[in-house]
Amino acid sequence: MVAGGAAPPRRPRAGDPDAEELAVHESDADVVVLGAGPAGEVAAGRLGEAGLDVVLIEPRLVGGECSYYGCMPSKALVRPVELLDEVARVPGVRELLSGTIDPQVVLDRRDEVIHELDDDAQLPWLEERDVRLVRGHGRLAGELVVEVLEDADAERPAERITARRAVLLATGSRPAIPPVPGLADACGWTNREATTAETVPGQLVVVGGGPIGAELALAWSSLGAEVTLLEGSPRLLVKEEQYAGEQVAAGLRAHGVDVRVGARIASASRDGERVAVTLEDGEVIAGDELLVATGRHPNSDGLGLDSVGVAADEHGFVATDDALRVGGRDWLYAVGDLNGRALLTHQGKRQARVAADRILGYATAALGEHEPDGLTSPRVTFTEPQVAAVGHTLASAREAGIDARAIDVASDGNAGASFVGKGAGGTTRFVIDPAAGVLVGATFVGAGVAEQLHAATIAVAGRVPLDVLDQAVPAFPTRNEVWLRLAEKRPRD
Ligand SMILES: Cc1cc2nc3c(=O)[nH]c(=O)nc-3n(C[C@H](O)[C@H](O)[C@H](O)COP(=O)(O)OP(=O)(O)OC[C@H]3O[C@@H](n4cnc5c(N)ncnc54)[C@H](O)[C@@H]3O)c2cc1C
Ligand SMILES: NC(=O)c1ccc[n+]([C@@H]2O[C@H](COP(=O)([O-])OP(=O)(O)OC[C@H]3O[C@@H](n4cnc5c(N)ncnc54)[C@H](O)[C@@H]3O)[C@@H](O)[C@H]2O)c1
Repeated sequence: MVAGGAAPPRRPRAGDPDAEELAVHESDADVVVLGAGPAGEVAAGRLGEAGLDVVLIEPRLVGGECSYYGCMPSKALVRPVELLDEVARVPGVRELLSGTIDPQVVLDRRDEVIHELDDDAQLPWLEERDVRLVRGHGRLAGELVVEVLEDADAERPAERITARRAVLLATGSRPAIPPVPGLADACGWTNREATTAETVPGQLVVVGGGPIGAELALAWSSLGAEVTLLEGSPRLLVKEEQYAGEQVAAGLRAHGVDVRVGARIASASRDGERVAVTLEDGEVIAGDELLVATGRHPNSDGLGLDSVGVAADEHGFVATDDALRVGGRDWLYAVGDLNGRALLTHQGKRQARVAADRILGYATAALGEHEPDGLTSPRVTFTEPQVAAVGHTLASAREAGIDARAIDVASDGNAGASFVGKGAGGTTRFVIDPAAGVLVGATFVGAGVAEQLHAATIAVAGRVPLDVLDQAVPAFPTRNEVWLRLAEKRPRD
């Protein structure tokens, strides 16, 4: 790695009253980035590629939550069951199926995907961009000053870095455990353990029916665990269209998961090898392991925000403007999960590109006025069926004051879809703003619909007039023919 601008440490001399202070290694850089998850890595890489002298601080693994405990292992775990389902729907190959998924082979493949929790493979990418990696916990210590500590609890910093241009915060998030009596102690698995476990529990209790809970319930059930999924709200995936959560619940049940919605938990306990969750109605659900997947908490504590006069919001997120600046300061940026706009890798990376461009001097770089962001970001839940959505749901469009209309079609009701397997099911909803003549949202529920999302993202982000969308004819016989129903059913002047 290239040291890029680091000054040699000043050595304390005998009898020097400030000896301890002088032992701190002083250095400087153009930009200091805190956190080497996907957002921080992308920002550091872009800035380094542009010739800036960049320091990237990371206490754990370069690649962050996504590479080792999030997106990548969870997708490695659900891909076999997704493929198995598709093969089972297609005559001619389904006859080849015998036996069940081999959990050890799936777990071995997962280990390959997460590089056995070793980030060596990520380092050349940084080295090629002359980014200096410093292992440790970073915190602000005044304007443009960052201290690096061996760990968050260390008494004094090992290094103090002065940034000439900017500091970019990308410290991500960690699991949030709700204050339910006994839950924190009983919880053996958060996403960290649920994505890296080496054995399949006999009975797994999952609390939380958002994307993490739903995906991992499917994954572990497909590997042989008897899974109970407890969601406090009346449906799974509460941020999506109502029907999406219902269709995912039906899909999970078909895969053997005991899905309970409206299941509010009162307490939890662990007794040796067994866990128990008591619901508010008194029912006790017991298991061999307990996964808590009830949302995320931003890593904003211990970041030294007060040293520069800014504060996190009441949930701990570090708010930004559309240029990703914190508190209107031109030198301080927050990207990725930390700012709470959208807890999604691709959105964090987009923010990182915008913030990097700002730092590089592109004065107009900012998220776009109509850019899908926050709850309208493009998003996919990788269950069976999958839920791929962008922009508004019908409800959120109406809440936003749009006199929106929904056009619902069967996701498997076209020739292209029939080859993926008859009876794959699922509903696609297009949400249109008839007054503006544009698509403001789309939700695809069905087998393998993830790859269909980007066309909708382009239509929504580009506010492509519906008249023009009519001219974008999907090829026959592909599953994108679902777009023809929008052309056929939408109102015309
Ligand atoms: C099980 C699971 C599945 C997911 N699946 C998907 C998916 O399919 N698609 C998707 O888009 N998103 C998915 N996500 C969300 C995605 O993982 C996050 O949105 C993404 O990792 C956020 O990136 P980030 O760089 O902001 O933060 P993180 O990935 O959290 O990285 C932040 C980094 O900062 C470091 N750090 C923390 N404090 C400090 C400090 N003080 N100084 C220096 N460094 C620090 C951390 O060690 C960490 O490495 C999933 C998440 C989970 C948990
Ligand atoms: N495929 C993907 O893109 C993907 C996958 C996983 C995670 N993520 C990201 O990570 C974020 C966090 O995911 P998540 O699933 O942890 O959070 P979430 O906030 O989306 O869902 C958490 C769920 O837990 C429920 N819950 C909370 N407290 C409860 C309690 N005491 N009892 C029962 N249920 C309770 C909530 O009602 C909610 O439905 C997501 O919002 C998403 O942005 C994305």
